Amino acid sequence: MFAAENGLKSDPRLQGISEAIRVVPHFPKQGIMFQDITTLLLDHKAFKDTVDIFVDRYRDMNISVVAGVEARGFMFGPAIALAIGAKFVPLRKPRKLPGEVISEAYELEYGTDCLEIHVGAVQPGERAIVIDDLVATGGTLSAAISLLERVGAEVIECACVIGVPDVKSNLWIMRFIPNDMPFRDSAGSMASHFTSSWSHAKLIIAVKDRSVRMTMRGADFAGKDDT
Ligand SMILES: O=P(O)(O)OC[C@H]1O[C@H](OP(=O)(O)OP(=O)(O)O)[C@H](O)[C@@H]1O
Ligand SMILES: Nc1ncnc2[nH]cnc12
Repeated sequence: MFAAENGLKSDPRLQGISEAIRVVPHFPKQGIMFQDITTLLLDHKAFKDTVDIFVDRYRDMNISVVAGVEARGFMFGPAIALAIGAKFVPLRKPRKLPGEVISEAYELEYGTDCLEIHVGAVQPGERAIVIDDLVATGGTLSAAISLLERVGAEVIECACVIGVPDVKSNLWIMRFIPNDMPFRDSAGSMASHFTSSWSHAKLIIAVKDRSVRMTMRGADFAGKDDT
C-alpha cells in the first residue's frame, strides 16, 4: 500500500490539503458534489504541500515526461515537472493544439470527449507520469494513458489529488478491493475502466486525510471479474 510504503498515511500535509478543497453541492448539476481545487490554489501552503507530495515521489524515478490533462491537470503538472527536471506535455481538448496531433476519444457520463497530444512532444521509450486534479470514472486517465502509449511512452503512474467515487460502478468494484484499502470506492471505480492500457500503469490518489496507491496491473483485477 502506498501509504504504508511511503509513510504518507499519517503525513500531516494531507489534512491541510483536504481542508483546502472546497466541496460545492449540486454543481454543475443536481446531485454532484463538486470538488473545487481553486480554493486549494489560493492556499499557498496547501498548494505547495500538494505539489511536494508528488515531487517527493517522482524526483528519483527517472521521469522525463509529466503529462497534464486539460484543464485542471495544468494547475499541478508544470510545477511538478519543473521540480523533478522533466518536460511538461499538455494533453488538450480537441482543436486547441496548432501542430500535428493524435487524438483519443473517451466516454463521459453523458456523451464523449477527446484528448490530443502534439506529435513529437514525446519520444518513444520516455518514462511518463500523468497528472490530473481528480479521478472519477477513470475515463480521462485511460485516454491519457492510451495517447502516451501510442507515441511510445512508458506510463509509470497516474497521480491525482482527489478521487471521487463513481456511483454507477460502486457495486461492481467493491468486490475487488481489499478491505484494508482506505479509499475503496474511488479506487474501485477505476476498475470499471480497466483496459489493456492499465496494464502498465499505477494510480496514486492523495485525497483528504489519506493516500492510496492502486496497482493497476492485470493480475490485480483481471480474472476476478466474475460479473
Ligand atoms: O475520471 P473521469 O470520470 O474521466 O473524470 C475526471 C475528469 O473530469 C474533470 O475534468 P473535465 O472533463 O470536467 O474538464 P475540465 O478540467 O476542463 O473542467 C477532471 O478535472 C478530470 O479531468
Ligand atoms: N465531483 C467532481 N468534482 C469536480 N470535478 C469533477 N469531475 C468529475 N466529477 C467531479
